[in-house]
Amino acid sequence: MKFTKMHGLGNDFIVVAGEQQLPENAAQLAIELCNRFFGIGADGLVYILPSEIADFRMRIINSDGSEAEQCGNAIRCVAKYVYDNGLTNQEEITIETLGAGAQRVQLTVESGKVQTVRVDMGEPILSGLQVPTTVDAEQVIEHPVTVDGREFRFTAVSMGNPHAVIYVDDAVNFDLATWGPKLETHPLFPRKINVEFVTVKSRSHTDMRVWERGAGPTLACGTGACATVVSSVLNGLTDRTATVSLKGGDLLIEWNEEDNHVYMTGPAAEVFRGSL
Ligand SMILES: N[C@H](CCC[C@H](N)C(=O)O)C(=O)O
Repeated sequence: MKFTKMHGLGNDFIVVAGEQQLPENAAQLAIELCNRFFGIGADGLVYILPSEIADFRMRIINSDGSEAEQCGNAIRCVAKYVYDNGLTNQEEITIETLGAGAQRVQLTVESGKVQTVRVDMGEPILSGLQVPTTVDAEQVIEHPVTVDGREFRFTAVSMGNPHAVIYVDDAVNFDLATWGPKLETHPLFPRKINVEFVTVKSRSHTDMRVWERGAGPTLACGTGACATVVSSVLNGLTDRTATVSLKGGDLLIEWNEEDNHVYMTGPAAEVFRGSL
């Protein structure tokens, strides 16, 4: 099995191309290969597959074996992979995901390699039951959730995958390990949830640290950055275009007023190639 190790701002993936469909044992493979001691080590296992509605299809399996509907950092890696490896020569392509259908992707190429990628991440889903949460409301904004006696308030946003955005005083030093897993698996979230802890720095800049569903504390989360800006606009805290600073680096997010789509711009990198 040949693979390419890639990352988007340190959110890292094992990328496998050439399969016609997801292998039966993809979940077990993800658990074994993402293990940072006994395997290759990564936040997720990503397959590039044929698509009937787009140029390519991406499926992403978290390191715990669960399949995610969408992954912002991985879709930028897939875009880089297909261009750098000559599977396309177009600088604007479409990639199909479970959670957002065929997504438009624009590549910025320098000396024949993709450096940055701008992805149309589609429209945010705000209805409580569709995120999903158990809250039956058009929008779930600053909704209380209590874990171990501590109350948090979250804003729920789906980008195809579910997110709970929580504002804290100091996201950079927030105790992710203690509170992340308790919120990820709270009964309010029927399919568990990605949790973003956010500190707003200005109307065009936030800090964010993420505890990811099925992967734990990652260095960056593309869909989480999108959810962060959507939530911050809904809460009147930032403008529609903002930079989200993650542990692994910055993403530029725009929630376009005309088409209601969220656009994410950021880097993608190849680290090494290998075979198993
Ligand atoms: N753990 C996420 C999938 C990966 C999302 C994240 N890595 C991104 O860049 O969007 C989930 O289960 O929804």
